[in-house]
Amino acid sequence: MPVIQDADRVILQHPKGSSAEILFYGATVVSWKAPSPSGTEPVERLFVSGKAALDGSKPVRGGIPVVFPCFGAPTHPTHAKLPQHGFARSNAWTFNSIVMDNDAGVSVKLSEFIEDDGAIRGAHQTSVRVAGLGPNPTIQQQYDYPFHLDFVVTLAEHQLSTDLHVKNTGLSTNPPIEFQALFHNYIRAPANEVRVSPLTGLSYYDKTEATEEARAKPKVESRQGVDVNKFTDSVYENAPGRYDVVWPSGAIEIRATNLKDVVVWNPQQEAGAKIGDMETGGWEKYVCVEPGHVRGFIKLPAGETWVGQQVLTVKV
Ligand SMILES: O=P(O)(O)OC[C@H]1O[C@H](O)[C@H](O)[C@@H](O)[C@@H]1O
Repeated sequence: MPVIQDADRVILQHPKGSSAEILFYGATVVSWKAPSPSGTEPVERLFVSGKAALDGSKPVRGGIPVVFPCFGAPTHPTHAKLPQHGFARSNAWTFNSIVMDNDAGVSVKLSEFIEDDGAIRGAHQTSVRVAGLGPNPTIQQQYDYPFHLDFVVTLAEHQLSTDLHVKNTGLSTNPPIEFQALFHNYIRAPANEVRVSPLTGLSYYDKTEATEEARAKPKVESRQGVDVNKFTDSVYENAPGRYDVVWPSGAIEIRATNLKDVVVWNPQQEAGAKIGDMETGGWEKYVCVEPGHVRGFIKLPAGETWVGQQVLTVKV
């Protein structure tokens, strides 16, 4: 399966027509095209704003930005100097290697890291590892802790998988590092018709509330299918790790491993019109469904590696 390395991105092309493009900047997946199981031509599954900067001058408004080590404004003392959503989405990563390219299934190398449940199963798949994000002078000015990130993208006919590997590269005498992580998926879908489930009965924090006190008070989700017909910014805690994103003519399933929370976000016009790099009406073309570990922190002892994974599957 062709893996094409361009100046600013790597492109995966599947023999059955699907493809994915990953910018080195932020390791941001900026395109995922896949046919539906009923056999249509491959169509774009992600939303990227027509006004998004793709030149490394700012995080990409769309695709799948990687959020690490803090979600939203920093709240942990070791993150105090970081911008919103951390530094992973706003630094240049380096292309490392093709991890696997085979007809048989999950490679041994990947299966060291991936739990069976989350693994892509399919006839043919290709993985690329976008690696090399470790401390550099710019990051160290904001975050001076020992870490190394690897990002693996795997493409199959109807699926895209992303894995974030976080290693604490410190000595055994160093304390654990503490972080949050999230895949900020902009799923291309008609926002006013889409429903996300199953979230019924979960506690969530409503970031659209006006006061800090109201934002900090959990609500309980009563809807069977959550819509984003109005400005929505909800952080669901201890979510099931499997989500259906469904609209009249399509459906994407998201399965997440080691990512206990999920955020559902759509700014609608109310907040979307204030986002500088959002195209006019862009909020009508996507819903963000973002598996992450964002309530509390992952504590990773020196020498250990944590892996968070998601698998996106085209269902309709
Ligand atoms: O504008 P950004 O920094 O890319 O953040 C975009 C959005 O990300 C998440 O979904 C947050 O829950 C939102 O509060 C935030 O507005």
